[in-house]
Amino acid sequence: MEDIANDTPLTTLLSLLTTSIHTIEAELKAANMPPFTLEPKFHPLDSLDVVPTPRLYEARRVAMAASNMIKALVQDIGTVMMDKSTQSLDQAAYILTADIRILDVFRTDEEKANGLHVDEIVARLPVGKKVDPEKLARCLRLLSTEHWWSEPSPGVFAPLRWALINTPDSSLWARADPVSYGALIGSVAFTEHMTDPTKFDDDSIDTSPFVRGIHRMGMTHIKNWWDWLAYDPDRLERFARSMEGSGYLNLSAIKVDYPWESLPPNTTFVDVGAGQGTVSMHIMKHVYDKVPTLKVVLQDRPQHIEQGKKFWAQELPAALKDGRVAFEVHDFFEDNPRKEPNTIYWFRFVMHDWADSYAIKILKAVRASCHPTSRVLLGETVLLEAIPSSPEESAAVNFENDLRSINNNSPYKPLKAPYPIPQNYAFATKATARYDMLMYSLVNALERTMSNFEKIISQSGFKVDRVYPTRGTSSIIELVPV
Ligand SMILES: C[S@@+](CC[C@H](N)C(=O)[O-])C[C@H]1O[C@@H](n2cnc3c(N)ncnc32)[C@H](O)[C@@H]1O
Repeated sequence: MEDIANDTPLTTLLSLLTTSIHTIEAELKAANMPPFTLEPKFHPLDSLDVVPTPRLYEARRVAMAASNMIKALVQDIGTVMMDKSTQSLDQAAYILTADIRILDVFRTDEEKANGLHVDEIVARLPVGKKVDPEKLARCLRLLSTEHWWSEPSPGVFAPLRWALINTPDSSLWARADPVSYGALIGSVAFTEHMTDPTKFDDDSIDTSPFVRGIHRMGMTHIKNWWDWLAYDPDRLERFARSMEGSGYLNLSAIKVDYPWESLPPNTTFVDVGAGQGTVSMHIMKHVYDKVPTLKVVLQDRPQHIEQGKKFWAQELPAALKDGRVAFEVHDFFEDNPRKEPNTIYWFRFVMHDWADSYAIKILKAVRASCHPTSRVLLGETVLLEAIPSSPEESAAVNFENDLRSINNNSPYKPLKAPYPIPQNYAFATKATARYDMLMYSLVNALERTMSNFEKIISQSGFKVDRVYPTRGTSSIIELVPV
C-alpha cells in the first residue's frame, strides 16, 4: 500500500477510500450520530445548523473524489459517451418529479419505506399534474440508477434520501425549477454563444447563453435572467425562496469558521446586497450576547428590504427591539452611506453575479466610503485550479497520518489533496465548478479563482489581508483598504 511504484491508480484510490470511509464511520460514532444510509430521512449532518468536524469534512471530500475517480478508471468509454451526452435528461426527470410534487403522494413513513405502485402514485397526483404511469416509471427508474429512488418490485417505487430534495415548499425544492430550467435553456445556446467572437469581451448581463436560448424560444421581449424571473410572479417567488435555501447553504460553516466573537467593540456589520439578510441574521444570533455592541445594517433593493424586515421580525425580534438592526435601500453601485469607523462591509454571493467591470465598480463604491479601520468581507466560492498532485508529496500513507493529526477543536485548515486526487478535489468540488458555468450561462458572470479575485481587488483600492476557508463551499476573503 505504501509502495507507490508498485501500486496502480486503482489500488492507490482504494487505499484512500478505505482510510476515508473508516474515518467517516469513526467520526460519526464519536459524535453519537447514526451511520449514513439511503433511507428517506435526513441525516443529522443534513441539518443546516450542524457542521462536520474538520476530520470528517476532509475524509468526506476524499471519499467523494476517490470514488468518482475510480469510476473514471473502470467505466468503459462507450458507456461514458452514452451517459454524458444525455445527462440533461437526468435533470429533466428531476425537474418533472419536483414539478408534480411526487413526494406529496407518500402519506406515511411505511409508504415511503415500501414504495407505491406507479399507478397508485399517478392516481394520487392532483388534477393538472397527472402523467402517464409508464413514462413516470421510466423517469423514476432513471433516477434510481443514482439512488434517488429504488424499485423494490417491478413498477413499485420508493423514495431514498436524495429524493427529499424535492420536498414540497422547502427552499431546497424551490431550486429545482427556475435554476434548473434556466440552466437547460442556456445549454441549448451555450456553444453558439461561446464561439461568437462579438461576445468575447462583452461583459453585459443582457448577453448570455440563457438570453440567446430564450430568444431562440421566441421570447425576444426577455432582456436578461432577472427580467425572465420578474415576468412570472410564481417563478420569482420560488427563486426568492431558493435564495433563502442558498442563504442556509454553508451557513453553519460561515458561523464557525470565522472568528466573529473577536469583532472589535462597536462594529457595524453592513450586509450589502443582503437579500433578506439570512446570513447576517444568523451571525448576529450566534454572537448576540458575546458581542453586545455589534449592529447590523441591511442594504438591498426596496422589495428585498421589505422582505428583510419581515424576516428579522420573525427570526430575531430582539434585534429590532434593541435597535441592533437597521434596514436601508441602497444601490451598491453608489457610494455607501455607512462611513463610520470599524465598519465591516459584508458581501455574500454578490461578486459572483457580476463580471469584472461591474464587480470593480461595486468594490470601488464601497472603497470611497471606507474608514481606515474598516474592512470588506467577501463570502464567496474560491475556485481551485485542477492541478495534479504529486505522488512523492502526498502518498496515501501521508493522508492517513494527516487525517489522524487533525485537531478537531482547532480552526479549520484544509489538507492538501492526496495523490492521485487533483488539488481541487475534483468531483468533491464539481458543484462549484458547475456554478461557475451557471453564472456565465445565466448572467454572463463567474465564480472566481484566487487570482481572479486578486485582479478585481487590486483594481478597487483594497488588498487581501487573509482568506478563511470554511467547511462549506464558500471562503471568507478579508480585504483592507490600501
Ligand atoms: C445572489 S443574491 C445574494 C443575497 C444575499 N447576500 C445572500 O447571500 O443570501 C444578490 C443580491 O444582490 C442584490 N442586488 C442586485 N443588484 C443590486 C444593486 N444594484 N444594489 C443593491 N443590491 C443589489 C439582489 O437584490 C440580491 O438580493
